[in-house]
Amino acid sequence: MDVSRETTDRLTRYEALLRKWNRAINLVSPSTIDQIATRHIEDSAQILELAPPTRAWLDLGSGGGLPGVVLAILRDDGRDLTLMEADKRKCEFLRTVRRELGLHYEIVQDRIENAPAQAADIISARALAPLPQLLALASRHAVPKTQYLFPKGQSWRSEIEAARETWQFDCDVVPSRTDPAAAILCIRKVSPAP
Ligand SMILES: C[S@@+](CC[C@H](N)C(=O)[O-])C[C@H]1O[C@@H](n2cnc3c(N)ncnc32)[C@H](O)[C@@H]1O
Repeated sequence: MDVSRETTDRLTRYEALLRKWNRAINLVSPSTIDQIATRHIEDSAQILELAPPTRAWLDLGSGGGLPGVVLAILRDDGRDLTLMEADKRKCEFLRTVRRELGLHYEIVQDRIENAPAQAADIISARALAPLPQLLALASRHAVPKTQYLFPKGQSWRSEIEAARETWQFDCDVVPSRTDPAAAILCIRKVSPAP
């Protein structure tokens, strides 16, 4: 990644915090802990360039901050970024990272189904739910112009197919740079299927 020294430093410190806290809380799968930089941080970073230059960004099911914290580090100011996560200990981690790295983001510690509607311009979610359920969860925080950015694994084709049974939407599929079988789904104009 071509980024400033300060950004590189923050990414390194974030990686160190992830490793430290992962001993106590399951933030990333232990089998991938040795590939945090590529498997998690680069994978999260690549969605930033797909985002339109709008302000209110909501990351659902942020867990250990993927992609939410990576976005906060890479965006100029990280403001108007909200991380929604139900798990209390993961939210404690997200608060610790925010404080220690001097980042700016809101944390909503609540279930997506219960949290106040966010009316977000962009909604991202990584490894949260299959696409049909994901659209159902996300839609209550959306407005008509919302752009959804969902990094997906190798099941992305069947997930789109399944989602079309209950939803209609426009979808651009962008190949992942970190995994040849994976893709980022850029979705717009979501409404229930007729
Ligand atoms: C598999 S983890 C993925 C975390 C992170 N996005 C990543 O890529 O590493 C899914 C996260 O979503 C959270 N989550 C699942 N269902 C949720 C819900 N209904 N509301 C809020 N958070 C939820 C879980 O607590 C967990 O941290």
